Amino acid sequence: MAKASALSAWHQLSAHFEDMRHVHMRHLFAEDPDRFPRFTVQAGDLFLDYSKNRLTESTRNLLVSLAREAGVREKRDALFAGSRINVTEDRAVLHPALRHAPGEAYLVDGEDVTRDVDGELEKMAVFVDAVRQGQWTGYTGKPVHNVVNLGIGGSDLGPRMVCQALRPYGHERLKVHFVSNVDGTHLQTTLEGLDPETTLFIVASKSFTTQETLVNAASARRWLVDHYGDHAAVAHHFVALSTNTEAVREFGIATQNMFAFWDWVGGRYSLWSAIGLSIALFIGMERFHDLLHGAQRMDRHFRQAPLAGNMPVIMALLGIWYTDFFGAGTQAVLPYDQSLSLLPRYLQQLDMESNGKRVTVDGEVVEYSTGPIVWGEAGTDGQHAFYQLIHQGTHLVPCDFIAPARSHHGWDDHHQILLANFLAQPEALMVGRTVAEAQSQLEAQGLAAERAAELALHKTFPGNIPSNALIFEQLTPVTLGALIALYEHKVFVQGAIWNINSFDQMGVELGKQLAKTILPELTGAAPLQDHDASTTGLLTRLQRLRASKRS
Ligand SMILES: O=P(O)(O)OC[C@H]1O[C@H](O)[C@H](O)[C@@H](O)[C@@H]1O
Repeated sequence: MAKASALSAWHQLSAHFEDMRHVHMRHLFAEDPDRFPRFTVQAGDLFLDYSKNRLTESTRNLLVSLAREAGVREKRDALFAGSRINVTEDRAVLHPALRHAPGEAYLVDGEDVTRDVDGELEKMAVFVDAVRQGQWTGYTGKPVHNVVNLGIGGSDLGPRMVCQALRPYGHERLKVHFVSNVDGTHLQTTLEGLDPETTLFIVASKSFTTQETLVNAASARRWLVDHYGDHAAVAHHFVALSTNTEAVREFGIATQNMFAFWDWVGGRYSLWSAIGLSIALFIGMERFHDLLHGAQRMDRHFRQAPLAGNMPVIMALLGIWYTDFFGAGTQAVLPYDQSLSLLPRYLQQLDMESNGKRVTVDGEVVEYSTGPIVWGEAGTDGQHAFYQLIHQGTHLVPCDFIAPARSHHGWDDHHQILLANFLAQPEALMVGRTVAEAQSQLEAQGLAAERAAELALHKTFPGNIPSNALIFEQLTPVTLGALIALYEHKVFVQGAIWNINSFDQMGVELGKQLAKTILPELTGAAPLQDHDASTTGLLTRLQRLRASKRS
């Protein structure tokens, strides 16, 4: 498969970009009364309006040609067929199997994996029901009140984001906590106020070798054993989620307290697997199945809808349009729903760990930009922090605005204000305000013409800033499942077009290796190695500072 920039649609898009770069969306809207229906798409409960993008029918056609030429459909089918598309690790990528429809088969090496998936879901269901009903108890027979998930990256961000998003569905007795950072502050502040006798720890780690998680798990185990004075308590307060049975056993967690998943589930795609245990404990197994069901519906849409009417494909193509042709380096995610405030962080891992790559699957260095920097914040907080830059700064920031029509809380007046802002911001970003408009508004406010002219440029908004708007009725488990799967597939399509492997993460390794070398040097257990002068200087200075504090 060729590099994206070698495809003929890419060249056509480059030429088309010259026609489009100065076209203002104001004019596109003025010219075409059907722009809204023309550039909207429904997938299950989700509705996407992408009309406020710098595109015409011709742009869409060319982008769809790019997807076709890059083999997006074939690559998608290869994913769903269980091919080893994670070529650098020689693995299948089959998270859709985790949310398969009844009777549907997903094959890895000719074996249908859905039987194992269902078996593990059943095991989870028994455990979840027992904990929720208070039958699964701690060492002294007390029901669980607090669940602490110890995991990082894909073993943390998904469950954490979903538990926050679905809080209205949460169990009244159970509180769920997430400790990810190896910084002891995270563990310390989480354990404060928890009763060891009513606390259940979930050690979540696909590899079960991740330093942060194992250190947090060992400290949590010490906290528990110190309380009871009996190591036997561990079996009553610890469960593990992993693919590494041996390491789980070594840690001291019995196999019956381990929930398994498989190497064809990528960490950042794993919330649908046993890694979602904290979600299932919090919202119950039935609702967990609803979450899976929402994702399954998005999978079906992704597999069946034509490219031009395919929500994840469209979002992916628009992203490529801005990243590679307009030179936008970032993508903002702006949920107008406080319960989705962790979505940008979750998507940072999903997108940046998947598509932050510079080498194609064929081993060539790309000469185009790949995955964008993903960032964002829940509305309206972001408006009072960084929207200034999006409106008037020098960077082009494509934005995804996301909002439910109804909230779960009873403060509907708040939600109406929130929605008014959700509508106003994309409108302002798109329409902008010309110098002439700014000047006449200032004059209308009573400013002298001269002063109005001085200020007009400061009050001008270029507009023409692209945004997607995603809306749905209410944030339910089904809707959230679909929303997450939408972004998973978007990221997949972009990786497919850039011809990179979205499913490894080799860029996280070097720093980890160096940290392992540095730790014994820092503690004095090993002599200083040959580092650069800056690292050595900092290390010795930190050692001195630590020693001076102790004395
Ligand atoms: O689940 P684990 O094996 O502990 O891995 C946790 C995380 O580790 C690394 O940071 C990887 O880059 C992530 O993709 C992974 O999710």
